[in-house]
Amino acid sequence: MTFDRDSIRAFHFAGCDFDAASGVARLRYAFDGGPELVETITVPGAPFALDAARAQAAEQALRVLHLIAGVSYYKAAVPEEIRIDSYAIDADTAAFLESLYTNGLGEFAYRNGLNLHGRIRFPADASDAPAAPALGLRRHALVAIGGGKDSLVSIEALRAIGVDQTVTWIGGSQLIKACAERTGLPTLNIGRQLAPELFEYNRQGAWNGHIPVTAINSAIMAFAAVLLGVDQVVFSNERSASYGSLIEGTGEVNHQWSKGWAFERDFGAHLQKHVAADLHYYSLLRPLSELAVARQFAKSDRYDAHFSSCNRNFHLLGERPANRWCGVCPKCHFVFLALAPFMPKPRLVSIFGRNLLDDPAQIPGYDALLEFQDHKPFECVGEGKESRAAMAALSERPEWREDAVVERFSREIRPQLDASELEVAPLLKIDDEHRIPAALWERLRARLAS
Ligand SMILES: CC(=O)N[C@H]1[C@@H](OP(=O)(O)OP(=O)(O)OC[C@H]2O[C@@H](n3ccc(=O)[nH]c3=O)[C@H](O)[C@@H]2O)O[C@H](CO)[C@@H](O)[C@@H]1O[C@H](C)C(=O)N[C@@H](C)C(=O)N[C@@H](CCC(=O)O)C(=O)O
Ligand SMILES: Nc1ncnc2c1ncn2[C@@H]1O[C@H](COP(=O)(O)OP(=O)(O)OP(=O)(O)O)[C@@H](O)[C@H]1O
Repeated sequence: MTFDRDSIRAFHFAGCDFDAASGVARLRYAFDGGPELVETITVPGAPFALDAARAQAAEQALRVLHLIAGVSYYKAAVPEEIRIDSYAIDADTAAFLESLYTNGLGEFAYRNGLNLHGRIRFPADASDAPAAPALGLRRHALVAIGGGKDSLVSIEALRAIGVDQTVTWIGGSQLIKACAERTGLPTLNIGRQLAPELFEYNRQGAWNGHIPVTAINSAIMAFAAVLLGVDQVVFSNERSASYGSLIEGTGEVNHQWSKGWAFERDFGAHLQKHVAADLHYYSLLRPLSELAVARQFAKSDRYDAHFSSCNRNFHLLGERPANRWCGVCPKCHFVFLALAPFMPKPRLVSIFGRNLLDDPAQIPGYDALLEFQDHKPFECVGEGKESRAAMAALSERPEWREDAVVERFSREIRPQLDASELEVAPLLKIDDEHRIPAALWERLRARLAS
Protein backbone atom coordinates (compact mmCIF):
# COMPACT_ATOMS: atom_id res chain seq x y z
CA MET A 1 0.00 0.00 0.00
CA THR A 2 1.30 3.48 -0.76
CA PHE A 3 1.16 5.98 2.05
CA ASP A 4 -0.05 9.46 1.14
CA ARG A 5 -0.17 11.39 4.39
CA ASP A 6 -2.13 14.29 2.90
CA SER A 7 -5.06 12.19 1.69
CA ILE A 8 -5.69 10.48 5.03
CA ARG A 9 -8.84 11.62 6.86
CA ALA A 10 -8.93 9.58 10.08
CA PHE A 11 -6.70 7.74 12.53
CA HIS A 12 -8.34 4.68 14.10
CA PHE A 13 -7.60 3.10 17.45
CA ALA A 14 -8.73 -0.22 15.97
CA GLY A 15 -8.51 -2.33 19.14
CA CYS A 16 -6.26 -3.99 21.68
CA ASP A 17 -6.09 -7.45 23.18
CA PHE A 18 -4.01 -9.39 25.65
CA ASP A 19 -3.27 -13.11 25.74
CA ALA A 20 -2.67 -14.02 29.41
CA ALA A 21 -1.28 -17.43 28.38
CA SER A 22 1.63 -15.95 26.39
CA GLY A 23 1.94 -12.48 27.96
CA VAL A 24 1.58 -10.82 24.54
CA ALA A 25 -0.48 -7.64 24.12
CA ARG A 26 -1.42 -6.42 20.65
CA LEU A 27 -2.11 -2.74 20.03
CA ARG A 28 -3.91 -2.22 16.74
CA TYR A 29 -4.25 1.00 14.70
CA ALA A 30 -5.24 1.99 11.16
CA PHE A 31 -5.54 4.98 8.84
CA ASP A 32 -8.91 5.29 7.07
CA GLY A 33 -9.76 1.83 5.72
CA GLY A 34 -6.11 0.77 5.36
CA PRO A 35 -4.33 -2.26 6.82
CA GLU A 36 -3.97 -2.63 10.56
CA LEU A 37 -0.70 -1.55 12.15
CA VAL A 38 0.02 -3.91 15.04
CA GLU A 39 2.46 -3.11 17.83
CA THR A 40 3.24 -5.94 20.27
CA ILE A 41 4.28 -5.81 23.90
CA THR A 42 5.54 -9.00 25.57
CA VAL A 43 5.56 -9.18 29.36
CA PRO A 44 7.68 -12.03 30.79
CA GLY A 45 6.14 -14.22 33.49
CA ALA A 46 3.23 -15.75 31.54
CA PRO A 47 0.89 -17.45 32.03
CA PHE A 48 -0.82 -14.78 34.14
CA ALA A 49 -3.67 -15.93 36.38
CA LEU A 50 -5.70 -12.82 37.20
CA ASP A 51 -8.74 -12.64 39.48
CA ALA A 52 -11.75 -10.69 38.20
CA ALA A 53 -10.69 -7.36 39.76
CA ARG A 54 -7.14 -7.60 38.45
CA ALA A 55 -8.33 -8.72 34.99
CA GLN A 56 -10.57 -5.63 34.89
CA ALA A 57 -7.67 -3.39 35.94
CA ALA A 58 -5.40 -5.05 33.33
CA GLU A 59 -7.98 -4.31 30.64
CA GLN A 60 -8.10 -0.66 31.74
CA ALA A 61 -4.29 -0.42 31.82
CA LEU A 62 -4.13 -2.02 28.36
CA ARG A 63 -6.51 0.64 26.99
CA VAL A 64 -4.43 3.42 28.52
CA LEU A 65 -1.36 1.89 26.85
CA HIS A 66 -3.20 1.51 23.54
CA LEU A 67 -4.26 5.16 23.63
CA ILE A 68 -0.80 6.46 24.56
CA ALA A 69 1.26 4.23 22.21
CA GLY A 70 -0.95 5.36 19.31
CA VAL A 71 1.06 8.59 19.19
CA SER A 72 3.83 6.86 17.16
CA TYR A 73 1.34 6.07 14.37
CA TYR A 74 -0.96 9.09 14.63
CA LYS A 75 2.04 11.36 13.99
CA ALA A 76 2.66 9.73 10.59
CA ALA A 77 -0.29 11.58 9.03
CA VAL A 78 -1.74 13.85 11.77
CA PRO A 79 -5.23 13.50 10.25
CA GLU A 80 -8.14 15.70 11.28
CA GLU A 81 -10.19 12.96 12.87
CA ILE A 82 -9.44 10.47 15.64
CA ARG A 83 -11.73 7.45 16.09
CA ILE A 84 -11.76 4.84 18.83
CA ASP A 85 -13.43 1.78 17.32
CA SER A 86 -13.75 -0.85 20.03
CA TYR A 87 -14.37 0.98 23.31
CA ALA A 88 -15.36 4.45 24.51
CA ILE A 89 -13.54 6.92 26.72
CA ASP A 90 -14.82 9.63 29.07
CA ALA A 91 -14.16 13.36 28.91
CA ASP A 92 -11.46 13.17 31.58
CA THR A 93 -9.49 10.60 29.54
CA ALA A 94 -9.96 12.59 26.33
CA ALA A 95 -8.59 15.75 27.99
CA PHE A 96 -5.59 13.84 29.35
CA LEU A 97 -4.79 12.44 25.90
CA GLU A 98 -5.25 15.78 24.13
CA SER A 99 -2.73 17.34 26.47
CA LEU A 100 -0.28 14.45 26.03
CA TYR A 101 -0.51 14.40 22.22
CA THR A 102 -0.32 18.19 21.86
CA ASN A 103 2.56 18.75 24.29
CA GLY A 104 4.38 15.45 23.71
CA LEU A 105 4.42 16.18 19.96
CA GLY A 106 5.55 19.77 20.60
CA GLU A 107 9.04 19.35 19.17
CA PHE A 108 7.66 17.25 16.29
CA ALA A 109 5.18 20.03 15.44
CA TYR A 110 7.79 22.79 15.72
CA ARG A 111 10.29 21.03 13.47
CA ASN A 112 7.64 20.16 10.88
CA GLY A 113 6.03 23.61 10.90
CA LEU A 114 2.69 22.20 12.11
CA ASN A 115 0.29 23.78 14.58
CA LEU A 116 -1.36 21.06 16.65
CA HIS A 117 -3.02 23.34 19.20
CA GLY A 118 -6.77 22.79 19.07
CA ARG A 119 -6.38 20.22 16.28
CA ILE A 120 -6.13 17.02 18.34
CA ARG A 121 -9.58 15.95 19.53
CA PHE A 122 -10.31 12.57 21.13
CA PRO A 123 -14.00 11.53 21.01
CA ALA A 124 -15.44 11.37 24.55
CA ASP A 125 -18.45 9.10 24.16
CA ALA A 126 -18.61 7.44 27.61
CA SER A 127 -20.04 8.90 30.78
CA ASP A 128 -17.60 9.56 33.65
CA ALA A 129 -15.99 6.32 34.79
CA PRO A 130 -16.45 5.34 38.47
CA ALA A 131 -13.24 5.49 40.52
CA ALA A 132 -11.15 2.32 40.22
CA PRO A 133 -10.93 0.16 43.37
CA ALA A 134 -7.73 -0.73 45.24
CA LEU A 135 -6.48 -4.18 44.21
CA GLY A 136 -4.42 -5.05 47.28
CA LEU A 137 -1.22 -4.85 45.24
CA ARG A 138 1.95 -6.12 46.91
CA ARG A 139 4.57 -3.58 48.02
CA HIS A 140 7.19 -3.80 45.31
CA ALA A 141 8.68 -1.34 42.83
CA LEU A 142 9.15 -1.89 39.10
CA VAL A 143 11.96 0.59 38.50
CA ALA A 144 12.58 1.73 34.93
CA ILE A 145 16.21 1.56 33.84
CA GLY A 146 17.41 3.46 30.78
CA GLY A 147 21.15 2.78 30.86
CA GLY A 148 22.02 6.31 31.97
CA LYS A 149 22.97 7.86 35.29
CA ASP A 150 19.46 8.86 36.41
CA SER A 151 17.84 5.47 36.88
CA LEU A 152 21.00 4.14 38.54
CA VAL A 153 20.75 6.89 41.16
CA SER A 154 17.13 5.87 41.86
CA ILE A 155 17.94 2.18 42.04
CA GLU A 156 20.72 2.78 44.56
CA ALA A 157 18.51 5.12 46.62
CA LEU A 158 15.73 2.51 46.81
CA ARG A 159 18.28 -0.17 47.68
CA ALA A 160 19.67 2.04 50.46
CA ILE A 161 16.26 2.48 52.11
CA GLY A 162 15.33 -1.21 51.72
CA VAL A 163 12.57 -1.06 49.08
CA ASP A 164 12.07 -4.33 47.15
CA GLN A 165 12.56 -3.63 43.46
CA THR A 166 12.74 -5.23 40.03
CA VAL A 167 14.94 -3.39 37.55
CA THR A 168 12.82 -3.17 34.39
CA TRP A 169 13.50 -2.13 30.81
CA ILE A 170 11.72 -2.16 27.50
CA GLY A 171 13.34 -3.26 24.27
CA GLY A 172 16.50 -5.11 23.32
CA SER A 173 19.32 -2.73 24.33
CA GLN A 174 22.42 -4.68 25.36
CA LEU A 175 23.76 -1.60 27.13
CA ILE A 176 20.69 -1.37 29.37
CA LYS A 177 20.86 -5.13 29.99
CA ALA A 178 24.49 -4.81 31.15
CA CYS A 179 23.60 -1.98 33.55
CA ALA A 180 20.60 -3.91 34.85
CA GLU A 181 22.74 -6.99 35.49
CA ARG A 182 25.38 -4.85 37.17
CA THR A 183 22.80 -3.83 39.81
CA GLY A 184 22.69 -7.46 41.01
CA LEU A 185 18.91 -7.05 41.53
CA PRO A 186 16.01 -9.00 39.98
CA THR A 187 15.45 -7.87 36.37
CA LEU A 188 12.54 -7.79 33.93
CA ASN A 189 12.94 -7.14 30.20
CA ILE A 190 9.68 -6.28 28.44
CA GLY A 191 9.58 -6.82 24.67
CA ARG A 192 8.28 -4.12 22.33
CA GLN A 193 7.94 -4.35 18.54
CA LEU A 194 6.66 -1.35 16.66
CA ALA A 195 4.44 -2.13 13.66
CA PRO A 196 6.97 -2.65 10.83
CA GLU A 197 4.80 -0.72 8.36
CA LEU A 198 5.68 2.49 10.23
CA PHE A 199 9.25 2.36 8.91
CA GLU A 200 7.96 1.85 5.36
CA TYR A 201 5.56 4.80 5.81
CA ASN A 202 8.53 6.88 6.97
CA ARG A 203 10.35 5.98 3.75
CA GLN A 204 7.27 7.07 1.80
CA GLY A 205 7.18 10.53 3.38
CA ALA A 206 5.14 10.13 6.56
CA TRP A 207 5.44 12.99 9.03
CA ASN A 208 8.23 12.03 11.40
CA GLY A 209 9.90 13.41 14.48
CA HIS A 210 10.17 13.06 18.22
CA ILE A 211 7.41 11.35 20.20
CA PRO A 212 6.85 11.31 23.99
CA VAL A 213 8.62 8.01 24.49
CA THR A 214 8.67 8.24 28.30
CA ALA A 215 4.87 8.32 28.30
CA ILE A 216 4.84 5.12 26.25
CA ASN A 217 7.39 3.41 28.50
CA SER A 218 5.40 4.54 31.55
CA ALA A 219 2.18 3.05 30.20
CA ILE A 220 3.92 -0.23 29.34
CA MET A 221 5.29 -0.48 32.87
CA ALA A 222 1.94 0.38 34.47
CA PHE A 223 0.34 -2.44 32.47
CA ALA A 224 3.11 -4.83 33.57
CA ALA A 225 2.70 -3.73 37.22
CA VAL A 226 -0.97 -4.74 37.17
CA LEU A 227 -0.16 -8.12 35.58
CA LEU A 228 2.56 -8.77 38.16
CA GLY A 229 0.45 -7.45 41.06
CA VAL A 230 2.93 -4.82 42.30
CA ASP A 231 2.08 -1.36 43.59
CA GLN A 232 4.82 0.99 42.31
CA VAL A 233 6.12 2.11 38.93
CA VAL A 234 9.20 4.24 39.45
CA PHE A 235 10.80 6.56 36.91
CA SER A 236 13.83 8.81 37.26
CA ASN A 237 12.79 12.10 35.74
CA GLU A 238 14.44 15.07 37.38
CA ARG A 239 12.96 18.51 38.08
CA SER A 240 14.94 20.04 35.19
CA ALA A 241 12.96 17.91 32.69
CA SER A 242 9.94 20.16 33.19
CA TYR A 243 11.68 23.05 31.44
CA GLY A 244 11.94 23.19 27.65
CA SER A 245 13.89 25.19 25.11
CA LEU A 246 12.84 28.81 24.67
CA ILE A 247 12.55 29.49 20.95
CA GLU A 248 12.37 33.05 19.74
CA GLY A 249 9.02 33.71 18.09
CA THR A 250 7.58 30.35 19.21
CA GLY A 251 7.88 30.10 22.97
CA GLU A 252 8.74 27.02 24.99
CA VAL A 253 9.16 23.65 23.25
CA ASN A 254 10.03 20.77 25.55
CA HIS A 255 11.71 17.75 23.92
CA GLN A 256 11.26 15.82 27.14
CA TRP A 257 7.69 16.89 27.96
CA SER A 258 6.65 13.39 29.04
CA LYS A 259 9.53 13.39 31.54
CA GLY A 260 8.12 16.59 33.06
CA TRP A 261 5.99 17.16 36.13
CA ALA A 262 2.74 17.91 34.26
CA PHE A 263 2.77 14.47 32.65
CA GLU A 264 3.77 12.68 35.84
CA ARG A 265 1.03 14.39 37.85
CA ASP A 266 -1.71 13.73 35.27
CA PHE A 267 -0.67 10.18 34.38
CA GLY A 268 -0.27 9.17 38.03
CA ALA A 269 -3.73 10.53 38.86
CA HIS A 270 -5.21 8.92 35.76
CA LEU A 271 -3.91 5.48 36.73
CA GLN A 272 -5.28 5.78 40.26
CA LYS A 273 -8.69 6.86 39.02
CA HIS A 274 -9.05 4.53 36.03
CA VAL A 275 -6.85 1.48 36.76
CA ALA A 276 -6.18 0.83 40.46
CA ALA A 277 -6.38 3.15 43.47
CA ASP A 278 -3.28 1.54 45.00
CA LEU A 279 -1.02 1.77 41.91
CA HIS A 280 1.62 4.47 42.47
CA TYR A 281 3.43 6.06 39.55
CA TYR A 282 6.17 8.45 40.55
CA SER A 283 9.55 9.82 39.63
CA LEU A 284 12.01 9.36 42.44
CA LEU A 285 14.24 12.16 41.14
CA ARG A 286 11.51 14.79 40.65
CA PRO A 287 12.73 16.84 43.65
CA LEU A 288 16.25 17.07 42.16
CA SER A 289 17.88 19.16 39.47
CA GLU A 290 20.21 17.53 36.91
CA LEU A 291 23.20 18.82 38.88
CA ALA A 292 21.88 17.25 42.08
CA VAL A 293 21.44 13.92 40.25
CA ALA A 294 24.97 14.15 38.86
CA ARG A 295 26.28 14.79 42.36
CA GLN A 296 24.53 11.65 43.62
CA PHE A 297 25.79 9.55 40.71
CA ALA A 298 29.39 10.64 41.29
CA LYS A 299 29.37 9.11 44.77
CA SER A 300 29.92 5.58 43.46
CA ASP A 301 32.00 4.24 40.57
CA ARG A 302 30.05 0.97 40.40
CA TYR A 303 28.57 1.74 36.95
CA ASP A 304 31.40 3.74 35.36
CA ALA A 305 32.31 1.00 32.88
CA HIS A 306 28.69 0.20 31.99
CA PHE A 307 26.43 3.24 31.82
CA SER A 308 25.85 5.74 29.04
CA SER A 309 23.50 8.69 28.69
CA CYS A 310 24.28 9.10 24.98
CA ASN A 311 21.02 8.53 23.09
CA ARG A 312 22.91 7.33 20.03
CA ASN A 313 23.14 3.96 21.79
CA PHE A 314 19.39 3.52 21.64
CA HIS A 315 18.43 3.67 17.96
CA LEU A 316 16.16 0.86 16.81
CA LEU A 317 17.88 1.05 13.43
CA GLY A 318 21.39 2.20 12.51
CA GLU A 319 24.79 2.55 14.15
CA ARG A 320 25.78 2.99 17.79
CA PRO A 321 28.88 4.70 19.18
CA ALA A 322 31.88 2.38 19.54
CA ASN A 323 32.63 3.18 23.17
CA ARG A 324 29.18 4.13 24.54
CA TRP A 325 29.78 7.92 24.35
CA CYS A 326 29.75 9.57 20.90
CA GLY A 327 31.31 12.67 22.49
CA VAL A 328 29.67 15.15 20.12
CA CYS A 329 25.94 15.16 20.98
CA PRO A 330 24.20 17.46 23.49
CA LYS A 331 23.74 14.65 26.02
CA CYS A 332 27.45 13.78 26.00
CA HIS A 333 28.29 17.48 26.32
CA PHE A 334 25.88 18.01 29.18
CA VAL A 335 26.61 14.86 31.19
CA PHE A 336 30.36 15.52 30.98
CA LEU A 337 29.82 19.09 32.23
CA ALA A 338 27.32 18.11 34.96
CA LEU A 339 29.58 15.40 36.39
CA ALA A 340 32.78 17.47 36.24
CA PRO A 341 32.20 19.53 39.43
CA PHE A 342 31.59 16.34 41.44
CA MET A 343 34.16 13.86 40.12
CA PRO A 344 37.96 13.69 40.00
CA LYS A 345 39.03 14.72 36.49
CA PRO A 346 40.91 11.49 35.63
CA ARG A 347 37.83 9.41 36.48
CA LEU A 348 35.56 11.50 34.25
CA VAL A 349 38.00 11.52 31.33
CA SER A 350 38.37 7.78 31.65
CA ILE A 351 34.56 7.27 31.50
CA PHE A 352 34.26 9.29 28.28
CA GLY A 353 37.63 8.27 26.82
CA ARG A 354 38.45 11.98 26.19
CA ASN A 355 38.19 15.45 27.67
CA LEU A 356 35.29 17.19 25.93
CA LEU A 357 36.03 20.48 27.68
CA ASP A 358 39.49 20.75 26.16
CA ASP A 359 38.31 20.50 22.56
CA PRO A 360 37.63 23.85 20.82
CA ALA A 361 35.43 22.06 18.28
CA GLN A 362 32.90 21.49 21.07
CA ILE A 363 32.44 25.23 21.80
CA PRO A 364 29.25 25.67 19.70
CA GLY A 365 27.69 22.64 21.42
CA TYR A 366 28.47 24.09 24.83
CA ASP A 367 27.18 27.54 23.78
CA ALA A 368 23.76 25.99 23.17
CA LEU A 369 23.76 24.35 26.62
CA LEU A 370 24.71 27.71 28.15
CA GLU A 371 21.93 29.37 26.11
CA PHE A 372 24.57 31.76 24.76
CA GLN A 373 23.55 33.04 21.31
CA ASP A 374 21.51 29.84 20.88
CA HIS A 375 18.63 27.95 22.49
CA LYS A 376 18.92 24.87 24.68
CA PRO A 377 19.21 21.79 22.43
CA PHE A 378 16.22 19.49 21.85
CA GLU A 379 17.58 16.75 24.09
CA CYS A 380 17.33 15.68 27.71
CA VAL A 381 19.80 18.16 29.11
CA GLY A 382 19.68 20.40 32.18
CA GLU A 383 18.54 23.99 32.31
CA GLY A 384 20.81 26.72 30.96
CA LYS A 385 21.34 28.05 34.49
CA GLU A 386 22.68 24.63 35.56
CA SER A 387 25.18 24.53 32.69
CA ARG A 388 26.29 28.10 33.43
CA ALA A 389 26.75 27.36 37.15
CA ALA A 390 28.70 24.14 36.45
CA MET A 391 30.96 25.94 33.97
CA ALA A 392 31.52 28.80 36.42
CA ALA A 393 32.50 26.29 39.12
CA LEU A 394 35.02 24.68 36.76
CA SER A 395 36.45 28.06 35.80
CA GLU A 396 37.59 28.39 39.40
CA ARG A 397 39.25 24.96 39.58
CA PRO A 398 42.96 24.80 38.70
CA GLU A 399 42.56 21.40 37.02
CA TRP A 400 39.84 22.65 34.63
CA ARG A 401 40.23 26.39 34.13
CA GLU A 402 42.75 26.23 31.31
CA ASP A 403 40.80 23.73 29.22
CA ALA A 404 39.68 25.31 25.94
CA VAL A 405 35.92 25.46 26.51
CA VAL A 406 36.23 26.57 30.14
CA GLU A 407 38.88 29.19 29.39
CA ARG A 408 36.75 30.66 26.61
CA PHE A 409 33.72 30.75 28.98
CA SER A 410 35.76 32.72 31.55
CA ARG A 411 37.00 35.13 28.93
CA GLU A 412 33.92 35.78 26.79
CA ILE A 413 30.74 34.65 28.50
CA ARG A 414 31.19 34.93 32.25
CA PRO A 415 31.75 38.72 32.24
CA GLN A 416 28.26 39.12 30.70
CA LEU A 417 26.54 37.07 33.42
CA ASP A 418 25.16 38.02 36.82
CA ALA A 419 27.58 36.49 39.35
CA SER A 420 24.77 35.85 41.85
CA GLU A 421 23.18 33.39 39.41
CA LEU A 422 26.31 31.28 38.99
CA GLU A 423 26.27 29.48 42.33
CA VAL A 424 25.93 25.67 42.23
CA ALA A 425 24.63 25.28 45.81
CA PRO A 426 21.13 26.83 45.29
CA LEU A 427 20.61 24.49 42.33
CA LEU A 428 21.16 21.45 44.56
CA LYS A 429 18.10 22.30 46.66
CA ILE A 430 15.53 19.52 47.15
CA ASP A 431 12.00 20.45 46.05
CA ASP A 432 8.72 19.37 47.61
CA GLU A 433 6.78 18.90 44.37
CA HIS A 434 6.69 15.15 43.72
CA ARG A 435 4.49 12.03 43.94
CA ILE A 436 6.82 9.88 46.03
CA PRO A 437 4.72 7.95 48.58
CA ALA A 438 4.86 9.61 52.00
CA ALA A 439 5.98 6.34 53.62
CA LEU A 440 9.26 6.51 51.63
CA TRP A 441 9.85 10.22 51.37
CA GLU A 442 11.49 11.02 54.72
CA ARG A 443 14.08 8.25 54.33
CA LEU A 444 14.68 9.13 50.70
CA ARG A 445 14.99 12.81 51.45
CA ALA A 446 17.75 12.12 53.96
CA ARG A 447 19.58 9.95 51.41
CA LEU A 448 19.22 12.41 48.52
CA ALA A 449 20.29 15.37 50.65
CA SER A 450 23.45 13.70 51.92
C1 LIG B 1 17.47 6.70 19.83
C2 LIG B 1 16.89 8.02 19.47
O1 LIG B 1 17.30 9.02 20.02
N1 LIG B 1 15.93 8.02 18.55
C3 LIG B 1 15.27 9.23 18.14
C4 LIG B 1 15.55 9.43 16.66
O2 LIG B 1 15.06 8.30 15.96
P1 LIG B 1 15.83 7.59 14.77
O3 LIG B 1 15.03 7.62 13.56
O4 LIG B 1 17.16 8.21 14.62
O5 LIG B 1 16.00 6.12 15.30
P2 LIG B 1 15.07 5.11 16.11
O6 LIG B 1 15.01 5.48 17.56
O7 LIG B 1 15.68 3.84 15.75
O8 LIG B 1 13.59 5.18 15.59
C5 LIG B 1 13.20 4.75 14.31
C6 LIG B 1 11.88 5.37 13.93
O9 LIG B 1 10.85 4.90 14.79
C7 LIG B 1 10.10 5.97 15.30
N2 LIG B 1 9.68 5.63 16.65
C8 LIG B 1 10.57 5.06 17.51
C9 LIG B 1 10.14 4.72 18.77
C10 LIG B 1 8.83 4.94 19.15
O10 LIG B 1 8.39 4.67 20.30
N3 LIG B 1 7.97 5.49 18.24
C11 LIG B 1 8.38 5.84 16.99
O11 LIG B 1 7.55 6.34 16.21
C12 LIG B 1 11.03 7.17 15.28
O12 LIG B 1 10.32 8.37 15.18
C13 LIG B 1 11.86 6.88 14.05
O13 LIG B 1 11.18 7.37 12.94
O14 LIG B 1 14.85 10.53 16.17
C14 LIG B 1 13.41 10.43 16.34
C15 LIG B 1 12.80 11.66 15.72
O15 LIG B 1 13.24 12.80 16.35
C16 LIG B 1 13.08 10.30 17.84
O16 LIG B 1 11.69 10.16 18.03
C17 LIG B 1 13.80 9.07 18.38
O17 LIG B 1 13.59 8.99 19.77
C18 LIG B 1 13.18 7.68 20.20
C19 LIG B 1 11.66 7.62 20.22
C20 LIG B 1 13.71 7.42 21.58
O18 LIG B 1 13.50 6.36 22.13
N4 LIG B 1 14.40 8.39 22.13
C21 LIG B 1 14.94 8.34 23.48
C22 LIG B 1 16.39 7.91 23.48
C23 LIG B 1 14.81 9.74 24.04
O19 LIG B 1 14.85 10.72 23.33
N5 LIG B 1 14.61 9.83 25.31
C24 LIG B 1 14.51 11.09 25.90
C25 LIG B 1 13.17 11.16 26.62
C26 LIG B 1 12.27 12.14 25.90
C27 LIG B 1 10.80 11.93 26.03
O20 LIG B 1 10.30 11.12 26.79
O21 LIG B 1 10.08 12.60 25.27
C28 LIG B 1 15.78 11.23 26.70
O22 LIG B 1 15.89 10.77 27.81
O23 LIG B 1 16.72 11.77 26.11
N1 LIG C 1 14.25 1.32 27.38
C1 LIG C 1 13.75 1.78 28.53
N2 LIG C 1 12.97 1.00 29.29
C2 LIG C 1 12.44 1.45 30.44
N3 LIG C 1 12.65 2.68 30.91
C3 LIG C 1 13.42 3.49 30.20
C4 LIG C 1 14.02 3.09 28.98
N4 LIG C 1 14.75 4.13 28.49
C5 LIG C 1 14.61 5.13 29.38
N5 LIG C 1 13.83 4.74 30.41
C6 LIG C 1 13.46 5.52 31.59
O1 LIG C 1 12.94 6.76 31.17
C7 LIG C 1 13.33 7.78 32.07
C8 LIG C 1 14.05 8.86 31.30
O2 LIG C 1 15.21 8.32 30.67
P1 LIG C 1 16.61 9.01 30.81
O3 LIG C 1 17.37 8.69 29.57
O4 LIG C 1 16.49 10.43 31.22
O5 LIG C 1 17.23 8.27 32.08
P2 LIG C 1 18.55 7.50 32.27
O6 LIG C 1 18.83 6.69 31.07
O7 LIG C 1 18.43 6.79 33.55
O8 LIG C 1 19.62 8.67 32.52
P3 LIG C 1 20.35 9.73 31.55
O9 LIG C 1 19.55 11.02 31.66
O10 LIG C 1 21.69 9.82 32.11
O11 LIG C 1 20.29 9.19 30.16
C9 LIG C 1 14.19 7.12 33.14
O12 LIG C 1 13.37 6.80 34.23
C10 LIG C 1 14.65 5.84 32.47
O13 LIG C 1 14.84 4.81 33.41
